Amino acid sequence: MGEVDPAFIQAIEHRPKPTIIEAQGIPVIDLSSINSPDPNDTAGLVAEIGHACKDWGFFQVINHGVPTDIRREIETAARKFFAQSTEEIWKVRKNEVNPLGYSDSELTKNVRDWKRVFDFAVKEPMVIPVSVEADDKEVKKLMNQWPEYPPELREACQEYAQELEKFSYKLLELISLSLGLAANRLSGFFKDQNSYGRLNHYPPCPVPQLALGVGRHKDGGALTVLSQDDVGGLEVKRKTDGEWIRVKPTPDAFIINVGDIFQVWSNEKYESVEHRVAVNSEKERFSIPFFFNPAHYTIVEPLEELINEQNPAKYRPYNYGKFFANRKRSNFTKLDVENIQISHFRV
Ligand SMILES: O=C(O)CCC(=O)C(=O)O
Ligand SMILES: [Fe+2]
Repeated sequence: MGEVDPAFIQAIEHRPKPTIIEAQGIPVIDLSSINSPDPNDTAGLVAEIGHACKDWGFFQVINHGVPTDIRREIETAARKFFAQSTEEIWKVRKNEVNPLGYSDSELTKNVRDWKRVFDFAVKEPMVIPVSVEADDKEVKKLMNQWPEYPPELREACQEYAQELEKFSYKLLELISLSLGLAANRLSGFFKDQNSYGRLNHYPPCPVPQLALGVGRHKDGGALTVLSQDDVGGLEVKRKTDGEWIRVKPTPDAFIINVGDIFQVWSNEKYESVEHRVAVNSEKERFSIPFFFNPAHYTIVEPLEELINEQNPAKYRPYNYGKFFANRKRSNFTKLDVENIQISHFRV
């Protein structure tokens, strides 16, 4: 492994296993009846989603209605973008002020990820707090950094973001219903949403048994809608026994997971489940997560409808923007402490 930077090497207990478990994976849910006028269809769908969120925190969806060509366009543009020289790509590099754009040096839990990413905000400007300090109210307005090449990337990302935003609202309704809430109970939190899309490129890795494309983590937002190619590598921690389960690529499916915010809103009825990405020595892999996140000023706390005397709130309220800013800082700079987790707000 001579030339591999030790910053990429995972502690022994976090390294990927040589044997991959793929059997009985996360639930696959057919969304064809999503707009059905028959209430029985919707009720069945809602129940399926509720079970998947509770048992796995993850599910795949097929027949979701997001147009295939919009997905093909962003995938093709992403490949062209990452195929450029580093010098060219670095023109849109992220920095300590702007976390939008390209990075090849992100850390997850203080270990470097074997990946290259390009992040773009769904709504511009993206407003986030300047500092992580609770009493500092100053915010900054972030704009996307679009590369010159490929010229079609910008429009491909914007069109994809529009479709995925619509689709995420639909999922939000179904998940709200599955919690016994009104369909539109949570949509208000997303009025000034901080959602963003990410193009991921995982180059072939000479030490796939020692490093990870993304280290184990939980997504900090509300929902993630992921498109992956046919290579595979995403692993989800099974709730029943803590085993890492590989998510088998299903053509044109999306992989959905509930993030930390749903864990708090639902007072742990749903959990944000740990996942990671294994890399391999032969094939590069591409994936595109869409992070559906509320406005920066959102105070996240267990929903009053879901708590009572027998089931009191398990979390103290926290400010989402501060949480996000804190995460971004730890992705950028190696810290001496654990990065921020919702467990820090656990009662
Ligand atoms: O690439 C993947 O399959 C997942 C990436 C991921 O978990 C993330 O970016 O949060
Ligand atoms: Fe993730």
